Amino acid sequence: MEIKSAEFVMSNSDVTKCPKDLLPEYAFIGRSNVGKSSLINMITNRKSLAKTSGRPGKTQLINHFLINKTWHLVDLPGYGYARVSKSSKKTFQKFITDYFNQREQMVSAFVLVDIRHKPQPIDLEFMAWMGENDIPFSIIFTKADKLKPQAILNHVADYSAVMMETWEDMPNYFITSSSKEMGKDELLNYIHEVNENME
Ligand SMILES: Nc1nc2c(ncn2[C@@H]2O[C@H](COP(=O)(O)OP(=O)(O)OP(=O)(O)O)[C@@H](O)[C@H]2O)c(=O)[nH]1
Ligand SMILES: [Mg+2]
Repeated sequence: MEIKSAEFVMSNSDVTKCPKDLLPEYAFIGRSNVGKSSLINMITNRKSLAKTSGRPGKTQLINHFLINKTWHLVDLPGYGYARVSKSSKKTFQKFITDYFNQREQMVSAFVLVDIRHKPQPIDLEFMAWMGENDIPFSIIFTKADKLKPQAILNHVADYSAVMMETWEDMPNYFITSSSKEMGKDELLNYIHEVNENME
């Protein structure tokens, strides 16, 4: 799928104030600093559509981007970041879970995990929560440029083995690098297929 246009629509912390139209949307979620905003910029060919930072906690709101005038990408704040105060951390978590529970337009989520790390409890817990709530998601392994090809395969195999302890199947997954533009076509083709199947 070719990206012909990508525009920022709005930011907010309240799912009821998200765009009212019924365009299908795809949400990026994962720990702070995992590379959600960078991945959105990579797949849309825009350097700074979504704001990125080396410091965790950059994205703090639900951000909607309109793609090709026909679907939305949603950039979400990271979870599991301890530096924000306890009370604001809770607020993030509530509006994230409210977003996934209430947003009818959300057709598929992407849970991002850093390919270098072993499965982290917070990610496994978040995916379990998505499963319990029947929210469809794929896994996106990020920062694959940091590993050699064989190490990529090993890390994904290890991750799958841990997932299979609690899941019947390994969820659909993508291997990506925003700095190397890896995984872009696979991700865009997947979104394209889901969009087509909804019509
Ligand atoms: N090497 C490498 N670095 C990356 C990649 N993607 C993101 N980064 C870096 O990781 C850091 C965090 O990236 P962001 O895209 O802001 O991460 P985020 O998940 O949106 O973070 P929050 O908004 O804070 O939750 C930045 O320093 C990026 O340059 C990648 O594919 N490869
Ligand atoms: Mg971000």
